[in-house]
Order: sequence, then structure tokens, then C-alpha cells
Amino acid sequence: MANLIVHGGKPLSGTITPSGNKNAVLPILCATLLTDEPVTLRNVPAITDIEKLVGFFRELGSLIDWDREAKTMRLDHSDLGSDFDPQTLPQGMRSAVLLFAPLLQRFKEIHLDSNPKGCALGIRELDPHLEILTCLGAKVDHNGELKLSIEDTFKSASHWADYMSVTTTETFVMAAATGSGVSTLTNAASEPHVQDLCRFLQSMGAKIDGIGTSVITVTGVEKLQGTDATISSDHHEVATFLALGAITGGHVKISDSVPQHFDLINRSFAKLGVNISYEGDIAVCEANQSLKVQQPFTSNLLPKIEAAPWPYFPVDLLPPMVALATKADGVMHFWNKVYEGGFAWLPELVKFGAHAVVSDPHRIIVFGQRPMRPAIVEAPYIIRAAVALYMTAASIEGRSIVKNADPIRRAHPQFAENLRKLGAEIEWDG
Ligand SMILES: CC(=O)N[C@H]1[C@@H](OP(=O)(O)OP(=O)(O)OC[C@H]2O[C@@H](n3ccc(=O)[nH]c3=O)[C@H](O)[C@@H]2O)O[C@H](CO)[C@@H](O)[C@@H]1O
Ligand SMILES: C=C(OP(=O)(O)O)C(=O)O
Repeated sequence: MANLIVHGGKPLSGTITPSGNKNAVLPILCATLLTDEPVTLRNVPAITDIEKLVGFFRELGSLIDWDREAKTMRLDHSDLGSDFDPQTLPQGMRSAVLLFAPLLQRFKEIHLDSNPKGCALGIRELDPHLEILTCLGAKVDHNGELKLSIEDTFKSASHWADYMSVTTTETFVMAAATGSGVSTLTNAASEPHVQDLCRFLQSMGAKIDGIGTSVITVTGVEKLQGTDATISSDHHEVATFLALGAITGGHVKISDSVPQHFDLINRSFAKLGVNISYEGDIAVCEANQSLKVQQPFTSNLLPKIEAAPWPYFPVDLLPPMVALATKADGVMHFWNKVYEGGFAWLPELVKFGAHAVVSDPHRIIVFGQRPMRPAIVEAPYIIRAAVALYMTAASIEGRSIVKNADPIRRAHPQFAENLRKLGAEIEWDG
């Protein structure tokens, strides 16, 4: 585990180019298993989740040429054997669950001893995945180990899911893409990365309708082909660097900033007094904005930022907003409608002097502009919480340490290097 040593209190200013979206590139990498033809991916971020997945593919027999400098990856799965040997999927990353459908399509039967979990945000249940795979004709046994099998190919089905789950929707489209007929998922997720996976599958020849809506229909095709695709900018990283500018009083510009995804995210920034403007597709956070909670028109209403499945405010962006709220003049209510453990890291934030009250596992109230001091804090295994703890440290004059901050490397390549370009004093220790 590695710690971040931070000397905070300096405005962070400059221009950043965001990296490819972790939650888009990982399902796309899993989907490459659906073809024997070569696939080229561009704008691939050098993050640890991809290192693990690439290691797993190589263990299976895939040929992978990854030029980290050029951010390109060429994958060729044509030499994969006919038996599935490894029983353990890559650990510590939720995206490992996205291997189920493509591995089944290839090997027809897989035995696994692990239950793919990622950030420690809650239970991270498997049931919706097993449910959708069962609907599509898979046989599921779990006696100690998990055994999944299909006869020849996935069958067609119509399924109405309990809730909009990102990875379950991705499992559905991957399984149905080469299934035997027309399949429909109602209550499908529509996050930008879910849309990216669907478009990637389309570029391989998949027939998918309803992308970006809550009803997705897939008409199975016999075979998918190779393709050449570019991973989109990570809207989480764009928002994180804008928030870092805002919390330190710096002037930050982000190129390739996918403004089409930012209407509600920018309104949420505005609720904390932060104005985000645009020069084409460059997002700009001007220096020295006075962080002040915007009061609602309705009297006696606590201002609120609530996160839920897209197109709501993204749950993975709540922690940076919570960090910002500690610096804002006013009181903000945060509501995480997704995870029961999404605020478990708050006691660490409080070590900096922040005043945050946990109302229940899904809701907190932050009282801003309390006197803050440097601190030694412990990051949980939650990427965005580690980022939020760093942000807070960066905004306070003096030396802080964010211990065990390496989950950040799961999503943000060159994190410290990028920040140093903005003038940050930050070092990894370990
Ligand atoms: C690799 C990847 O893409 N990971 C993302 C994916 O995880 P993941 O696909 O695991 O997240 P889900 O969308 O399934 O939601 C996570 C959990 O939230 C709960 N839940 C969710 C929605 C809902 O309406 N009701 C409900 O109860 C369920 O317990 C569920 O297990 O989506 C999450 C939600 O955007 C993000 O935090 C993760 O970064
Ligand atoms: C929660 C995240 O990732 P994972 O689903 O892999 O835990 C995240 O990217 O913030």
C-alpha cells in the first residue's frame, strides 16, 4: 500500500487532458473476448485494473501489445485454448464480473472461486448478474464455488431488472449480442460508459437499439468482428480536476471535457458556488471562486445534491463534492441513493476538522467553512474517497498524509504527475 504525502494550501492551476474512462475501457476490454479477430483500442489509460485484466488475458493465451506511451492496445484472442483453466478472476475490481458473459460465450462452462468486488461501498451483489444470465439460458450452480454454463449459445429473453445496474446492463448486452434471437432489458442503465460499451459492440457488428435509454433491445448475431475504437474521456476525472481547481482557488482548464455529460454535474458545482464555463470543449474553472452554498427558493429547504443511476448526478462524484462542501459557506445535504457504504470514509474527513453529520447510511449533512488543519488520514478501498481526502489535504496549508491512497491508481493514471503540472506538492511514498 502506498501513501500520498501532500503539502497543501497552494492554488492548483494549469491545463489537463483527461484520460480514458476506466468504467468504459474495462467492459470494452472484456467484450474483446467476443471476437477472434484483432481489436485495436486507443486512449487506453495506464491504470492498475487494466494491468490485472491484461495479465488475466495473457494467462488465457491472448496476444496483447500495449504501448502505454501511445495509449494504444492491440488484442488478439484467436489463440485462446478451448478449456477455461484459471479459477480466480482479477481481484479487487468490480469489472471482473464483466468477464462472466464473454468467458461463457467462449468456453461454455466456467468455475470460479471468487466473487468480484471492487470499491468497499457496500455489498456489491452478484444476484442481478446471475439473474440476467439465467434468463438468457445459463445454468448457475453455487456450491462453494460458482459454476456457470451455457449449452451452445445464449438464448433470447425479456427481463425487467430490479434497478438500473451498470455492470448488469453490460453483462446483458455482451451476452445477448451473440445470443440466438431478440432480447430486451427494461430498467437498463444508461451511464456514458454503458453507452460506450454498446457503441463499441455495434462497431463489432452487434445489433443494439435503445442505447442511452432504460429499454435496450439486442438482436443476436452469429459472429462479431474486430474493430478499432477510441475510449472516451473520463467524465469522473474531468469533474475531479475541476473540483481540485475550485477547492484550492486555482484556474484549471480541461481539454476534451465531454461537455454533453455535464449539465447536471455543473449545476451541482453551482450549488456550491462554483461556476464552470466552456471554451469549445475545454472546461474552465476560474481562479478564486467564492465557495458559497446556493440557497433554494423554497424556504427552510436544505440544499441537496443527490446521486442515483444516470441521468442523475453520478454516485462516484459525490466524494469530491463532499470535499468541496467542507470549504463552502453554508450547509449541504448529500444523498447517496445507490450505496449503503458510500459515506463510511467520513470519519477520516473529520480528522481534517470538517464538520459532517451522518444522518443514515445514505445521507449526510456537511457544515462548511469550519477551521481545517493538516492531518494523517487513512483512505478506505474506495477510489473516489481517496481522491476526496487528497483534495481536502491539498486545500489546507501544511503537510498531510493520505495513507493507503493507491486505489487512486485504479482509475487515474499519472495522478501525482498531473497534479505536479498544476503546481501541487505531492509525492507517493511506496
Ligand atoms: C466497473 C464499474 O462500472 N463500476 C461502477 C458500476 O458498478 P456496479 O455495476 O457494481 O454498480 P450497480 O449499478 O450495480 O449499483 C451498485 C449497487 O447499488 C445498489 N443500487 C444501485 C442502483 C439502484 O437503483 N438501487 C440500488 O440499490 C445495489 O446494491 C447495487 O449492487 O456502477 C456504479 C454505480 O454507478 C459505480 O459506482 C461503479 O464505479
Ligand atoms: C466504484 C468504482 O469502481 P469499482 O466498481 O470497480 O469498485 C469506481 O470506479 O469509483
